[in-house]
Amino acid sequence: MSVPHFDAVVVGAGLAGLAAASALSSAGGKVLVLERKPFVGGRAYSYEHPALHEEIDCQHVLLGCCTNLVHLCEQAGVADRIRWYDELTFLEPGLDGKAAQRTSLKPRILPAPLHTSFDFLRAPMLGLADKVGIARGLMDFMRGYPAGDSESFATWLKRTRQTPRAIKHLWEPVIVGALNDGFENCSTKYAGQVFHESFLKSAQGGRLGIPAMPLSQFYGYVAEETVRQGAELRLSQSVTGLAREGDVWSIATSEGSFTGDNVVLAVPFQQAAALLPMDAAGTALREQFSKLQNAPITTVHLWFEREITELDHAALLDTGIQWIFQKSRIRKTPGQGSYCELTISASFAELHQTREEILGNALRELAMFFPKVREVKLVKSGILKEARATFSVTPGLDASRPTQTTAWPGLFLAGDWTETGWPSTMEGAVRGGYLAAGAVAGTKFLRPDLPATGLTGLIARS
Ligand SMILES: Cc1cc2nc3c(=O)[nH]c(=O)nc-3n(C[C@H](O)[C@H](O)[C@H](O)COP(=O)(O)OP(=O)(O)OC[C@H]3O[C@@H](n4cnc5c(N)ncnc54)[C@H](O)[C@@H]3O)c2cc1C
Repeated sequence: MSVPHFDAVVVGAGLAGLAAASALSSAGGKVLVLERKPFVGGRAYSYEHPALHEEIDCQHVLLGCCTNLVHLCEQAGVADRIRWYDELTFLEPGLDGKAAQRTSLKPRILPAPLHTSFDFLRAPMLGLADKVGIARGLMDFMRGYPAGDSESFATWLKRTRQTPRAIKHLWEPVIVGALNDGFENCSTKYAGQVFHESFLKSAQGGRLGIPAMPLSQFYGYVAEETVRQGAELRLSQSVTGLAREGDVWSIATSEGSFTGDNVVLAVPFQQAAALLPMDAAGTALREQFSKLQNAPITTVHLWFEREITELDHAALLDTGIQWIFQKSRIRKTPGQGSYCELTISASFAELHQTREEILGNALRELAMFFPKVREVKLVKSGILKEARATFSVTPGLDASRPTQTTAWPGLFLAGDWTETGWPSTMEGAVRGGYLAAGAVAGTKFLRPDLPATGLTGLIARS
C-alpha cells in the first residue's frame, strides 16, 4: 500500500500549527496536520470536565496589537466572537469593611501616548511619587524597546527608581500577567515591548480581547476553515518518529505513516527535541532548547448561584489572585448563575498546594473585593494547574531561541518558543506558524504591526 504524500506535514494543531497550515493551504499546498490530542488549540484549549460537567478552559486574553492572531481569526470568520474592551479595571481590597477601591484606565480624546493620561493622573491606586516614577520609566519605551535582552526587568525597576506601590499596582499586574514570571526572569526587552505596543503606540493596541466561547470551539473554527481550504486534519495521532528518506521526510505516527516534502514541527520544545534527528545539528539544537524554562499558571473556576460583581473582569491588587474574569458575562451565557475564573500567573507556590488550600485562599481573597462572596452560594468549583503554561523570557534567552529554518532541508520549526520577537503568547505562536510557512513557501505571511499614532508616531523607531 502506498504511503500518503503531502507537500507539507504540520505536526501539532496548536496556534502555531494551525497558522502554518492555514497559510500553506491558502497558498495552494497539499497539507496534512497531525495532532496527538482529540481537540485543536494546543495550550489554548478547552475540554469537558468529567466531574464538573462543564466545558472549561484557562482564560486567554489578547491585545489589539496581536495583529497576526487577529488576522488568523479573521480568515476563519471568527474574529467577531472576540469581545473587545477599552477599559482596564484595577481593584484594591476593601479593608476594615470598606468597599474595594476602583481605578479605571480608558483611552480618552488625547493622542497617543497621552490617550490614557487623564485616567492615569486621577488613578487612586497610585500616589503622586508613583505616577512621576511610572511616567519617567515609560519614557524609556516611548521610541521603542531595547533590541538586546540582557537586562532583567528587576534591574530596570531599580535603575529607573520605581516606587514599591508603582511596582505592586502597575508593573506587577501587567508584566507578571503578560510574561508569566518574576521580574528577575523577565528581560526588559519584552517588558518594554508590552508597554510600547499596548500602552504607548495607540489606543487600539491596548484593547483587551477575550474569545467569547470555550477555546477549542473558538479555534475549532480556524481548523474548520483550514480544512475547507483543502488541508487534512487528523486528531488523536501522535507523531512518534521522523526520518529523512531520499528527498522526502517519512513521518511515523501512532496510526500509520506519511511522507512529506516539508515538515513543520509545531510542538513544544520538549517534543521537538525528541523528534529531531540524532546528528550533530540535532545535538546543537537540543543544547539551545535546554536554556528554555517553563512557568506555571493556575486557574480557579467558581460557579456561584448569583453574580458577585457587575464587572466582566478586573485586576485584583495586593493579593495572590491577579485577575478575575466573569466568564458568564463575557460569554453572555443565559441563566442566572455566575461563572468566574481567577488566574494566578507564575504560580510556582500553588503547584505544591492542595486543591483545598488554593480554593480556600482564593475565596478568602475574593471576598476582600466582593463581599457578596460570603453570602452567595458556591455551587461548584475546579482548579486547573498548568505546569508548562509558558516559557519565560529570561534575560539573554534570545540567543537560544531557534529560527524557523533548520540545518535539514525541508524541516522547519514553529511555536511560540521559536524566534518570533514575541514572548510566550498566542500572538507569538501564530507569528511562529506564519514565519515557518513563509520559509516553506518562500513567501511572506507575517502581518505588519499596528502603526504608532499621535505623538508616539512622530518619535517611535518603528
Ligand atoms: C493556562 C494558560 C494561560 C495562558 N494565557 C495566555 C493568554 O492569556 N494570552 C496569550 O496570548 N497566551 C496565553 N497562554 C500561552 C499560549 O497558550 C501559548 O503561548 C500558545 O498557545 C502556544 O501555542 P503553540 O502552537 O506554540 O504550542 P502548543 O499550544 O503547545 O501546541 C503544540 C501542539 O502540538 C501537539 N503535539 C505535541 N507533541 C505532538 C506529537 N508528537 N504529535 C502530534 N502532536 C503533538 C500538542 O498536543 C499541541 O496541540 C497561556 C497558556 C496557558 C497554558
